Amino acid sequence: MTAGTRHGIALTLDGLGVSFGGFRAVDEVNLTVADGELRVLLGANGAGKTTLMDLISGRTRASRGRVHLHDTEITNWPEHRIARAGLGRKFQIPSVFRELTVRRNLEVAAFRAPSVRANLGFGLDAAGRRRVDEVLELTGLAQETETVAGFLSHGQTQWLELGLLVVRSPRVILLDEPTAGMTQAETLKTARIINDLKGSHTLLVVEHDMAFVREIATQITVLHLGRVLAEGTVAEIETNADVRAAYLGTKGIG
Ligand SMILES: Nc1ncnc2c1ncn2[C@@H]1O[C@H](COP(=O)(O)OP(=O)(O)OP(=O)(O)O)[C@@H](O)[C@H]1O
Repeated sequence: MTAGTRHGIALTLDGLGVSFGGFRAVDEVNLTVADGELRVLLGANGAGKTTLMDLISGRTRASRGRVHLHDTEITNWPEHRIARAGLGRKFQIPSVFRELTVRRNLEVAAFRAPSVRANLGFGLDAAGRRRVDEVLELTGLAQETETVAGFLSHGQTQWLELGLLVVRSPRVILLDEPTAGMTQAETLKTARIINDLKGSHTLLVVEHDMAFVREIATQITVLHLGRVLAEGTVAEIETNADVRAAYLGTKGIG
């Protein structure tokens, strides 16, 4: 794909792959995610989902293929440079400052200059403060602005973590199992937050919980043995014979 044909596409993977000692963990993956789209990555254990996210975010170097963030090729850039180019990734392990309040956490994340300046007490500009308020609403943490992050519940901590990403307005957000360890109520609330992000943000979400996937997904890409096995809507994927066959012998899809 040339730059001219990439209009409206936020993330493009062309023949992306990596081998570990001859084993192709990710093999010739082609994927395009449109601006404002939410794409779910599904696959059994070992299918290559985490490795694919690692290749996109620069944690692992690709052996083959290319990654574009909009028109910029970011293949094998260092992780921090990819992050600066607008790729945000949320891991399962939170990185919030546990001793700071919810609002302060978001202010520090929103402050684009080195955090030292924020720590010295320089404030955010009006646009930055508005963005923090928006993210507090979006993540349902508006009642917790003065709560010290270390006192938040597991679900609230995960929503704050998501807020820390969103407040920086990344062009593409990667989420790795955002509902891991959550109660059913927390999972539903996470679905609402993610649905609110759709349209204004581009998201690629790895998730196993099919009930959650049904709540959020419009398009699903299924990985199997490092390759794209199928792509389609939730209904198409749930009735796809190849997907059913690939999940045989595992606990099954859904
Ligand atoms: N650094 C590495 N060295 C060797 N093999 C690796 C490495 N990283 C991943 N693999 C292998 O690549 C395959 C894909 O792993 P990956 O973690 O990406 O799968 P996954 O779909 O994320 O699975 P899960 O749902 O269990 O997290 C697995 O067989 C794994 O053992």
